[in-house]
Amino acid sequence: MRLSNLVSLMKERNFDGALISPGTNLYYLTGLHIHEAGERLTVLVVSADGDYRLLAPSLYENVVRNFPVTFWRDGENPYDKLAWILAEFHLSGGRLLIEDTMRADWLMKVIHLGSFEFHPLSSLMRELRMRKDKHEIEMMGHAAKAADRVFDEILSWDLLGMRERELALKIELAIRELSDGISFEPIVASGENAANPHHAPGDRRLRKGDLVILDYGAKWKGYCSDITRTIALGRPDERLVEIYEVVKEAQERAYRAVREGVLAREVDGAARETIAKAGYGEYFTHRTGHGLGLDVHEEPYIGPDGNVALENGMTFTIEPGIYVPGLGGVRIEDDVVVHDGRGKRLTRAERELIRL
Ligand SMILES: CSCC[C@H](N)C(=O)N1CCC[C@H]1C(=O)O
Repeated sequence: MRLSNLVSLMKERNFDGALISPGTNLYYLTGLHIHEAGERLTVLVVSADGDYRLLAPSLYENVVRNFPVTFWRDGENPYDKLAWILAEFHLSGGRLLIEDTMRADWLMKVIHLGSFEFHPLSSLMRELRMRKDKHEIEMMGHAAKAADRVFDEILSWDLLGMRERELALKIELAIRELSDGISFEPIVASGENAANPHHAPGDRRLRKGDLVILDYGAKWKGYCSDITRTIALGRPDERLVEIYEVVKEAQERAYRAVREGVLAREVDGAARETIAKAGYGEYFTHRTGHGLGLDVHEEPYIGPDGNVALENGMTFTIEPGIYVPGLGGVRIEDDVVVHDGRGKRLTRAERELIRL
């Protein structure tokens, strides 16, 4: 069904074929779990006539079943086999969609298999994947619940004196116990490190007076959650408490701005305006959110340039933040789905400032 939707869209937009290497698009279209093909050429060939065939290393002989496939063995030249499939599908030239993340060494060889005009596959896949169906939203709900439960667990741990990297590892283990795995490496940013939105957890020990940003996510059947909470240890600086309230208000206003038909940039604007009015505009250094699904970052992006009109079934994060160099930072993030014309939170962990 999903493959035939792609084929219909390809025909509508005058594309002749598509070459899809392993990743979330391949999984979305086929349900096949081929995550890490490494250096071995693996590619799904789709023609606008509706033909499709996977070319895969023989390592996958016991994995790929009931799907048209050509296997190649180590020692063979997989590009010869790819050329045969392209010839069989009458794809010697024309407009070809290419997986955006295809390895450059593969692409450099594919270029010589015909006289193609290449286009990014994402230009079509974004339209197919942006609106989630009921099943996908259910999976995302499970992933979000796992993230909420991990937050409750974190609150029961003795955090004082723990290193950021130890806490990140504990969070990862807790996620793995409750789900299919992590959707990205957890961020634990304490004290002044919290001024870096993508801080890599290090050796700093958590101490009294810290605000600590915890940003992590779980996966369920391929679908991601992504949550951020900022907690206080002891009595933080009053400026940080004020910043916390501003971010909480910005997150709530952006959430309330979510409506069917509203542009993504209007949701971003609601958060940005709240933060700017409080005098912290220059310290909100990133977009308000991003689409969430099989990828942790996907369309629709909720930023100042977000021109996607929101529709029921779209899922994304709302995660404004304020980051003051030398002082610290705050970020609060929830996963949201547009449901019955308005926003509905999938993550529901406590948003009031928790002081441990
Ligand atoms: C995939 S790592 C970052 C996860 C995080 N929740 C996130 O998406 N962001 C943190 C700062 C802004 C935002 C981003 O757009 O990267």
